[in-house]
Amino acid sequence: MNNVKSKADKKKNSEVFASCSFSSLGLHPTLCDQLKERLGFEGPTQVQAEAIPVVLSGRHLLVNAATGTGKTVAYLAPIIHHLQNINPRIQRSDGTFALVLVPTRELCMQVYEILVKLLHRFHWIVPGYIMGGENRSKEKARLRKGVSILVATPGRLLDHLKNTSSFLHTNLRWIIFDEADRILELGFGKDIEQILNILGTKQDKSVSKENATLKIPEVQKQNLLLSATLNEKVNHLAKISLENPVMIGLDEKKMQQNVNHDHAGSVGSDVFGRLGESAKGLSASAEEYKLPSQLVQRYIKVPCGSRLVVLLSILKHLFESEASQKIVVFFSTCDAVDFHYSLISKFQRPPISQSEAEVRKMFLGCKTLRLHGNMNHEDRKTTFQTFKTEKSALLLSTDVSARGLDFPKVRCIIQYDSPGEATEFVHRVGRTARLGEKGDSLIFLQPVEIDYLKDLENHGVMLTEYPLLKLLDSFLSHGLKRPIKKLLSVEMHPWVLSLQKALESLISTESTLRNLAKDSFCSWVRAYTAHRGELKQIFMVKKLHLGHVAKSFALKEQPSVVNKSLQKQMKKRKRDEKHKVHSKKRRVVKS
Ligand SMILES: Nc1ncnc2c1ncn2[C@@H]1O[C@H](COP(=O)(O)OP(=O)(O)OP(=O)(O)O)[C@@H](O)[C@H]1O
Repeated sequence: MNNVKSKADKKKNSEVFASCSFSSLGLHPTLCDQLKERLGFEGPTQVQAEAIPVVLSGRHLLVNAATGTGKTVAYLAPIIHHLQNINPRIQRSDGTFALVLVPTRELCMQVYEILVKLLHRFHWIVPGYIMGGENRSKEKARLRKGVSILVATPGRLLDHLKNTSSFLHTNLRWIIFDEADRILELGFGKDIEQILNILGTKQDKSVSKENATLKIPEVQKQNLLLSATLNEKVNHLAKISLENPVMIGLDEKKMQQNVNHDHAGSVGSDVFGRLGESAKGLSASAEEYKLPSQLVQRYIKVPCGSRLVVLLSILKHLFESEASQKIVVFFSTCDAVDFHYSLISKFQRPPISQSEAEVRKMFLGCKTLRLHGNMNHEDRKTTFQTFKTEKSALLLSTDVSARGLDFPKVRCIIQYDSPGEATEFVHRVGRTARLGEKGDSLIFLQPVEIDYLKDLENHGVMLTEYPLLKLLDSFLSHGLKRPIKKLLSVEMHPWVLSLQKALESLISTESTLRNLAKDSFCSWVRAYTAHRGELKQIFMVKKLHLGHVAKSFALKEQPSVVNKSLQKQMKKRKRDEKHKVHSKKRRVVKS
């Protein structure tokens, strides 16, 4: 048995880790010590072993590697190596040398924290961060003093580039786009173009030559772009920011075909075009999405009206079978996170006997946290740090947690609301099974949504079914009578019926919760209508039974107020869309 285990461990290690050392890749010995002492890294991961020499060589780089494979250190370590090597030593007054662009505030903080650890013995290299929600004047003061490696979210960076005259970036050599595709999906495309223009990295290389304060005038600028998923949006960013890049993790054969095609074509071939074609091909193929091989992926088929009961039952089962563990549940809206958070924090197990009624217990006895974009900045920070350090906790979140966040030891990811795009599926499940660790993922699908599995299959993602009825049966020993007949449906299961009743009774007596349930119902339906492209054929709003949707928010029925406000929103949406079409037409006529 032990033998089998050690074989599996070895396999896991060879899939994730490289057989070389950090020093053999050319990193400075002090930096190698820091990697070991501060971060506990004995040797590089595969992606680090491939990427570090490329960054050290000065080439532009595009990395497509699975979630949780160590991409952050793959770019931070070689940049620190370069900076500590500059003689005379760089100073704060030299301004910013490297810029790391990330899509979310949480990722910004996470990268900054790793940076601080790695720079412990390089005190003359100053780390810093700027991001939405932080105090602008404090950030201005930090930029004025000088930050050597700056981690930033795009909007706030652009703000400082335009308005903070003391922000010195004439020595800028590196721009790193971490989670490049997400930066673009969040609508930062225009910001990024402006940022590249201001920094002079978009085609114009004369800016750096002109400046007399340059610390490293002879070296070229170097840009790096990384993500576990590439899509066509990244093509454009890659075209405008990368010059003859080395590619890691892209389909070799496809690349070769493109290279050959280019060579046959003309002298001075267009490397950007080649890159674009390659990424374009990949975005349609199964190889695009790299998932950790040890991740156990399942789906659970649940009728709409029983969704809430099943979610709570699964969570109860998971926490009871392993008290100390971390689970993340993804929802489609901030309202849904708030509602489920409040419900879970209030809901007590319905007493089964007289004696039990005296000792009331919380239904889920775990620490519950929430994270979404409408929370205030400080609360977001606290949740992020707490979930990182807790040994056992449940995090309810929107997609704000889906990208890049490295919460240690997350055992299971539950996608209660479908992510839509397969890309987001990959990133959500990527919060578990990191760096060869075990992990489970479970996605909720209604019977009418089951075709989503085909969409995932097209991207190489295969799921098996979770035995739901077996789970529900396991709760029957909690005092409920065994059914005499074989159960026909989930909805009629005694456990489901009794729990639904208890939930509805709680909601009917708690007006705050009821209001949250109504808001959450409305925004959930709105989010459902917002699925794009082909997914609209799978997540069809007209196939939804709104009464059943109401049940999934523990509302006994679909109250008229809900109807009215939803109808209002739908009407407004239609009006807005009409307005858009009209103004587009007008613009076309004018031009
Ligand atoms: N060489 C290493 N040895 C041991 N642990 C490592 C090593 N490199 C990274 N790690 C750890 O692996 C985990 C994942 O790293 P990281 O967050 O950089 O992954 P990623 O590839 O950027 O993931 P994502 O795509 O989700 O952003 C982190 O906990 C990190 O500390």
